[in-house]
Amino acid sequence: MQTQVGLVDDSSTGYPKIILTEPTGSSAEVLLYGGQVVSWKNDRREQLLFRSTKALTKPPKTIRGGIPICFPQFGNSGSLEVHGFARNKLWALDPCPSPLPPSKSQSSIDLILKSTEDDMRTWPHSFELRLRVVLAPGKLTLISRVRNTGSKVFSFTFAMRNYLSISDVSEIRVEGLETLDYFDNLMNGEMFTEQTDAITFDGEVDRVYLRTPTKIAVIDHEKKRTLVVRKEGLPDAALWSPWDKKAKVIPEFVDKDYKAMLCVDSAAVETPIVLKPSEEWMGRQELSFVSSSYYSGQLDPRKVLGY
Ligand SMILES: O=P(O)(O)OC[C@H]1O[C@@H](O)[C@H](O)[C@@H](O)[C@@H]1O
Repeated sequence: MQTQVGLVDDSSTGYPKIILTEPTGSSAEVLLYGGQVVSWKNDRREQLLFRSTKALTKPPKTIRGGIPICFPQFGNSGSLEVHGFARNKLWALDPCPSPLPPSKSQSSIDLILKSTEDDMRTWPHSFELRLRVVLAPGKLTLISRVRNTGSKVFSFTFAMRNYLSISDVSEIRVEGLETLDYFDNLMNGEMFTEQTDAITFDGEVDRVYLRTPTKIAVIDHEKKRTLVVRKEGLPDAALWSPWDKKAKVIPEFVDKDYKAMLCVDSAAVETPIVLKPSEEWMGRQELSFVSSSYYSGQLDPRKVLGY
């Protein structure tokens, strides 16, 4: 199979999307609406990202699933709409991703979102937000950059919200966040310290873990795979599971959808990023998975995380 990049219309939104395919057969779909990766499949055609089964959402609202980009605000931490406006905008292909060299790989694309007069009414700052998506065997890399193109300093918070596709949230273990401090959004943002060795789920979770290690493992025994999030320039990590009660009031979640997803986000929330005029910030994450058999012991997170 040849590596290919295609521009087609997404049937549920009508907005163009780019399909990246890789010679091994893995693929990714990136919607220009929201600059959002909406699908990532491995070479066995297994979907690694959750996407709501009820395609209720139409622009100007983000799709429930994939990897929305939260900018210039994560969550409810400021006066803007929840998770900022970038995920609800039409992005464009970026012909000039400088200073990153133009991508040589066909399994890669560059997108850009520039501030408009409309955005300036709610957030009065001039910016360019860029996203490079790179597909490789067993790996999906997202590099995001924000440039201050105005004449005043600005600050922002940011996240790549990863809706991971999992077997059942109550069977999942998240490793790499133990002993860390976190803000709990279900307790009015109060700070706690993680006491458990591995995080497991038996109810709604909405937290931001602070200053985490660069690698986090999401261990799914039933699917026999471990998803690893590696990040740079994004010191925090958010965990979100709406569980059944909250999922009932979110129209895009149907039936037991909430069980099949867990958000493990690469984020910069605790300390907002400050950019002077002409400065650029870069944050990067790499998602990869290790297929494994429980009995072979390959799910041992210490092996995956390289402790
Ligand atoms: O429905 P949204 O806007 O995608 O957000 C989902 C949830 O994301 C969490 O991070 C927020 O703390 C919640 O307040 C919010 O409900």
